[in-house]
Amino acid sequence: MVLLSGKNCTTFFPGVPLIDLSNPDSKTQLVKACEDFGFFKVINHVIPTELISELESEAEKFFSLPISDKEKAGPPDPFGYGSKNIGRNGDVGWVEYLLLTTNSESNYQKFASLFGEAAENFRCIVNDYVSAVRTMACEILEMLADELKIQQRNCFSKLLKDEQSDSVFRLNHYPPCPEFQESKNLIGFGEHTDPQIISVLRSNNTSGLQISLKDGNWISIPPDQKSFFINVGDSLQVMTNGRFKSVKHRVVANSSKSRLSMIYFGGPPLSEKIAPLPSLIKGEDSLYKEFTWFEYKKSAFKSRLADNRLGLFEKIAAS
Ligand SMILES: C=C1C[C@]23C[C@@]1(O)CC[C@H]2[C@@]12CC[C@H](O)[C@@](C)(C(=O)O1)[C@H]2[C@@H]3C(=O)O
Ligand SMILES: O=C(O)CCC(=O)C(=O)O
Ligand SMILES: [Fe+2]
Repeated sequence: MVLLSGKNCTTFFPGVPLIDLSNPDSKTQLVKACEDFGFFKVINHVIPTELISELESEAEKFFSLPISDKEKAGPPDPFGYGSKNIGRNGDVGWVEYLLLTTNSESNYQKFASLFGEAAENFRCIVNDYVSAVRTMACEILEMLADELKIQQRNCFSKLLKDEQSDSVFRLNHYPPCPEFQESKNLIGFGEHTDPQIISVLRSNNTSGLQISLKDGNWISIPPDQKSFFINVGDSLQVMTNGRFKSVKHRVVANSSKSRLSMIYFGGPPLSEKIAPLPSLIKGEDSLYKEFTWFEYKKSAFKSRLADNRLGLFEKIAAS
């Protein structure tokens, strides 16, 4: 079992930026949250509560199936059921999960081959949930573009709306950890940044999510099942030339209750060129070399969770 290293903490952080999506004046706070934390909590969203509960109950049903049934849906290569092993390079965590593409046609085929017709309801709910959450992510990205005074307000959101968008949906289940001891922090999902543009996370009321602050301290995020948590991903950090921070986060299996999370990772089409937007460079140097999302993804999937994936794409400053 992997133990966490570094400075740990168990008290909840009260300073998570709170964005009220019903308030048009929240754009300034949104930009500040992306600069200061790369992370914020969204309230007053319009995602129907029933849709969230339906998905949660379908996910609970799936994860409570016998292991032999769940394994029929694996390995997660690239989509399907996985347990303990995360990615292909030796990372492990106290977690089981279902990874899916957000392309509804491929999802249809995946669900049909994995679960047969019995899972038709699950598939429909996943598709409805993903499309609702994508709409919210696009709204947030457009508010950010407005506040950054970018002429094309859809410069980020169009990448998620594109039919070829390479986005992912993930359901994570962290079972109660029998080896849990107050003095030890056992790892549920190791520290990492998300490679995509933006991630939209919702969990049940079980704690575990932590983010790393600029000073390297880890803070625990109080769970809130009615709200959404948003992460800036590596690609948005690059497009804003480092102005927005891709947040380092992890999940600690520190509870006697199980944690269930659902995350939409909004990514661009594979062929999309990712580079700092000219209007955001403003006479400064571009901090990153241009790359396609395909190139970044290929390199990211060869890395370990905690690796600094963007390092390879940083421009070396001239001395
Ligand atoms: C160890 C890994 C798992 C991951 C692919 C990677 O090689 C590095 C990035 C990891 C991550 C983190 C965010 C998402 O959960 C994820 C699906 C993604 O796109 O990048 C995972 C990858 C995974 O679990 O396969
Ligand atoms: O399960 C969670 O709460 C977060 C997991 C996560 O960061 C991820 O899947 O990339
Ligand atoms: Fe993540």
